Amino acid sequence: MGVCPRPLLLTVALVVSLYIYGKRRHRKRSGGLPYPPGPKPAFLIGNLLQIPRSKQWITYWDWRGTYGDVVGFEAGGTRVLILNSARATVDLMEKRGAIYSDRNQTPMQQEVFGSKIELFSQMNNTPEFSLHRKVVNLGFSITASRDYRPSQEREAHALLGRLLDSPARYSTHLRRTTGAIILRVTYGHEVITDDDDLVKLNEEAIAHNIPIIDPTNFIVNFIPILRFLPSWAPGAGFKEYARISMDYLKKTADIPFKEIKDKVAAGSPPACYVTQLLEENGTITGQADEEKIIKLTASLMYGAGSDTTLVAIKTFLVAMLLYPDVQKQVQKEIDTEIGPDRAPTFADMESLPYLHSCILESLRWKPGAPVGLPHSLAKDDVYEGMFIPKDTVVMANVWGILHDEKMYPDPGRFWPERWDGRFPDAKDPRKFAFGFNRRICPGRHLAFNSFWIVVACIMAVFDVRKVKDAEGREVELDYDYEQAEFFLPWVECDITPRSPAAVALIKSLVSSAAPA
Ligand code: HEM
Repeated sequence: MGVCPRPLLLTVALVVSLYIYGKRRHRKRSGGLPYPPGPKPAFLIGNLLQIPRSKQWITYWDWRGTYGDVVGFEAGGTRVLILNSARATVDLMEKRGAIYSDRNQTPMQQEVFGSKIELFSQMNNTPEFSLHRKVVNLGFSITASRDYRPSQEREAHALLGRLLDSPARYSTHLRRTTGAIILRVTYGHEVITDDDDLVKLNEEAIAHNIPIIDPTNFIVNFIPILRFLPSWAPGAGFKEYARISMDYLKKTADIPFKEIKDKVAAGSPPACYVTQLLEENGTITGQADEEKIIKLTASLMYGAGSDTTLVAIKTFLVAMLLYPDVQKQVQKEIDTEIGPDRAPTFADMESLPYLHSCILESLRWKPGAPVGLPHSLAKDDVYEGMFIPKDTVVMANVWGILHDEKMYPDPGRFWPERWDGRFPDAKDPRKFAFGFNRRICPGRHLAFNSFWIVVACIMAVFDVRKVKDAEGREVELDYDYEQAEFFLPWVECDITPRSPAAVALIKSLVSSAAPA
């Protein structure tokens, strides 16, 4: 056995002293109050090894049994708080929203967004953030979102035509529809083919930028000091990745904005988010650079709103496959209220309560953001005798809350009838599925409308069934939907027109939905 080398001894001594110093400092700051309970951290690495790599919401929900509604742990030096009940979530995220609405930046995100963050989705809850949100909240308010309904109807009708022509490509068709709605509503841009340049650019940008969200993905997130390496140095590959990300962010902001500004200059601008806001330019925030705010806010919408809306629609369709009786009930309601001669429009919303229940149930059964988007705490806080330090990353276990048996009996079952008033304590899932307080999803009204019109139109004219094997037996879906990942897999499904009258209706809708 050799003697322990001196540098190693010194390093160990330093680490232990820092650890003890950290503990003492904590005691002083917290006034002796404990952190929220959670799994026991290991020396130095905290709870890194206990954090699941997938379906975290299920593990967090299981931890509730041991640690309670508010669970704390430590990951790579960052304290994380999981809110496992509606009560704790409302208490902190909503009632104390003023301090629970910052965003945490990983070192890789800092590398991409730089020291001057211009995209409000990444900003802390600063006065500048409030200005951006003011613009967005106006552009996507419940009233403004009503003005976008004709665009959504046209896109939904065009979708029916594509589903009739090539039902097996339904995933491509739906993806195009949710993207096309956002681009039409935001920039007045019409998507006419499957290989639209703006869609391609945005999809490439999403594919490139998604890994940046995951804090466990880049070496710099584990060794932040690497940020100071020059970009040519070995191990600095993340810098080139970040540069490409920045390039995508710039292009997705500049290109469509120029397109719509050119239309404005030509005197024929379509009504959309950008043009409506440009008409009020300067009066919304009183800032000289309001046009820049409009441009930057617009650039976020495709990335934030396209896949999320797609997940909601897909969840509904999967539910229709798994629960054919529910599908029949939806169609019966549409047939009775609307009849076979026309497609649903937003004017029918009030008269289709069962469809409304199915939409609520989809958002509850499989929320598209199962742990929401992480918030960060702006200053030290105390909740029910527990100390929560500044910069703690706070996440609501949305999936868990929406599967809480006390509010939603038999939570794994897709059961629209639960919304007919029989469970008065069941909270509307929109209260949780779209986030909280100052950061609540600004596109939620638009998203709900897109979701509604697309599924209402599909159900009016198509049957959606499981595919059959050579013997004519329905092929069971081989997937655990209750424990699903964020993105449900695309399953094969059989989409067929409900009748010859339905085919005729689709054809007539498609001719009137042709690009203007
Ligand atoms: C069913 C569809 C959608 C769901 C489930 C959804 C859900 C969410 C959630 C959970 C958040 C995080 C809120 C928080 O941090 O507390 C969020 C943020 C956001 N959403 Fe949505 N969203 C949807 C559709 C849309 C659409 C259609 C748009 C735009 C047209 C949009 C734009 C945004 C933006 C820009 C943010 C960032 C807000 C901020 O950081 O202040 N979303 N959304």
